[in-house]
Amino acid sequence: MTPSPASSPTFEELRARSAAAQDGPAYGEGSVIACDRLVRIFSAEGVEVQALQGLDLTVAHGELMAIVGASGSGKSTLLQILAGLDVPTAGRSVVAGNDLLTLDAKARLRYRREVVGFVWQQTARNLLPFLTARQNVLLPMQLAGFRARRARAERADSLLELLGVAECRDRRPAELSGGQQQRVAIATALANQPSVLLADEPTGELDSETAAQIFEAFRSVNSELSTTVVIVTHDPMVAGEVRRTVAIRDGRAASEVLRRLATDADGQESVEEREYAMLDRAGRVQLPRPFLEALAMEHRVGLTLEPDHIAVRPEG
Ligand SMILES: Nc1ncnc2c1ncn2[C@@H]1O[C@H](COP(=O)(O)OP(=O)(O)OP(=O)(O)O)[C@@H](O)[C@H]1O
Repeated sequence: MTPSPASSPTFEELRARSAAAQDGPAYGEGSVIACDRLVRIFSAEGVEVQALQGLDLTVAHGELMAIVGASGSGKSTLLQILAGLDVPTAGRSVVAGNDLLTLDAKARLRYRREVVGFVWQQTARNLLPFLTARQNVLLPMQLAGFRARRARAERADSLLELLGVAECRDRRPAELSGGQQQRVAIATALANQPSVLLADEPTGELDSETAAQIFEAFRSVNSELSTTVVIVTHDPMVAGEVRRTVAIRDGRAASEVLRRLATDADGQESVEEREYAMLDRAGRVQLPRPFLEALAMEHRVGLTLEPDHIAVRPEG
């Protein structure tokens, strides 16, 4: 790395900045989800697959966000870990104060019942077919030992109401449309008031109109109940539905799009969108492929530290 001659900071200044940074809050402090250099390696028939390769991610309380990425990039692996169904090979993930690496079997069961709720793509995986919609929502509360019968019933009814499926309460899943099943599934996932709601391709089996209704349902859950919602999806429609989208590439968080509502001088509102590359805890940045190709960069690049930015140049 070459410090730029004219304006580079002195080593003293850099040392002071680094010391100041270390006095700041610890990584993930104040977040409901903090993944720190997560690694997950699968071994199948003697071949190792690195599904997660040092993934960093923080999610704030009350966020509604999406995780996108090509098939095989590691999205489902991440969600399985956050759901407490899989354990990382290395790294740390903490969800609502629970360190997922150190939970014993009993604590893991409680975590899955009370701290996280999940909605899967396959509607059959979300609901028990022989129970009505209302019985499905009641079941997690019964399993968690929530004894007050009337409070249980009231909660089930208010969740079905919030999700717009109150009229379906006495029907079994087979008597519901795909969209209604997913809304009952969301109500079921919320039964024990989880801190985080995780959804893996929740609109994967739905047409676009029904998918829009499901995204709307996640939005109302997020705003009415302040539940943090993380949605893994391939659905391009998600871009218009959430404020933050994190893209995973090769098992790492590669880039992130943030959207905010902006008002111009005439009072016209529009959504402003900005894409950021992610800088991970090890200092790695994944440069977008089109940028690399445009400047024919490969193998080796030159770095220059400037007072307010770092320049990356092709180096022969
Ligand atoms: N149980 C497993 N055993 C072996 N390899 C696995 C296992 N689970 C996932 N993988 C591999 O890990 C990588 C990441 O898979 P993952 O399912 O997390 O990707 P994804 O981004 O969710 O893909 P998709 O969008 O297709 O669901 C893939 O190469 C996959 O083949």
